[in-house]
Amino acid sequence: MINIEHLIRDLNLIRKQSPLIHNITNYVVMNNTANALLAIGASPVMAHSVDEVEEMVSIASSLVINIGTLDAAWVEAMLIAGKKALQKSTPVVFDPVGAGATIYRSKVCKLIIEECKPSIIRGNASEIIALLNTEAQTKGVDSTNTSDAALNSAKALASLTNSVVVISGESDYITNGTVVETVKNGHPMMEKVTGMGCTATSIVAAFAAVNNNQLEAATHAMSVMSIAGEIAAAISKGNGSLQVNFLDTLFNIDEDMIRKNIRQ
Ligand SMILES: Nc1ncnc2c1ncn2[C@@H]1O[C@H](COP(=O)(O)OP(=O)(O)OP(=O)(O)O)[C@@H](O)[C@H]1O
Ligand SMILES: Cc1ncsc1CCO
Ligand SMILES: [Mg+2]
Repeated sequence: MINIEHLIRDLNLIRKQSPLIHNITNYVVMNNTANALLAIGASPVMAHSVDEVEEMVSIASSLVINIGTLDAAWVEAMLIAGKKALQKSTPVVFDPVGAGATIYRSKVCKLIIEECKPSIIRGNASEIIALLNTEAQTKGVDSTNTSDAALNSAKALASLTNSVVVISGESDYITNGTVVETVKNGHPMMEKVTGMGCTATSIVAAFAAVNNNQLEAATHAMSVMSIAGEIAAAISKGNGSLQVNFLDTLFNIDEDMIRKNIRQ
């Protein structure tokens, strides 16, 4: 059950504290993600050089590791930053973009989960299934499974890795292996904006920065994402205007909009 009072409290904390969110993310989504973090009230920084990630993550309130456009140097930086964050008990939110599409991605996912012990893993259904079942093949970065089909994998992955696992999709599921929270808001057009999932991951990191309860934080973030996406989609003619309307909605979202639109 989503606790609306706690959700509003966390949203207000993000706007008050403007936590620094260190993103090691992909070229496709950097700009969108940074703008979404600004819209919600957080402070984004994108940094992936091995020469600075340790220093950067040391001053950040949470770290996003997103493997969307990987190469060897990035992996090295992800591991340095992730291990430093772990050492400092800074939340690490992992986005396994395209897990299962190539052997390289699957290997890197395993390495990051083992070495950096993310507190939250957020992926689409196919990615979450592939993280648990290394035989499962995915098509690329888009899901070919429903979130319902991935729920058992998410629970098992959460228990195995001692993390909170988020599956995004028509319904979002957020689980620590035992409790499952469900977010029912959202709109199918959100799938047609590249990096909406990556944005969700960064918004999760913003909430994780102000709420130590990672299950609650991830649930609040996915609720705000889905409510904003749904409101924005209602006034958008396609994925171009949805991107812009989504940012504007996130910028303006408040208690009234949340209470009026949330579907429990
Ligand atoms: N069919 C749908 N109905 C409602 N909301 C949806 C639907 N599909 C996705 N969403 C919402 O869109 C956002 C992105 O989720 P999605 O599962 O598309 O991520 P993704 O596949 O990782 O995206 P990307 O790789 O492009 O970043 C989430 O907030 C999710 O709730
Ligand atoms: C399309 C795409 N390719 C690599 S990352 C990315 C952004 C959405 O995941
Ligand atoms: Mg994704």
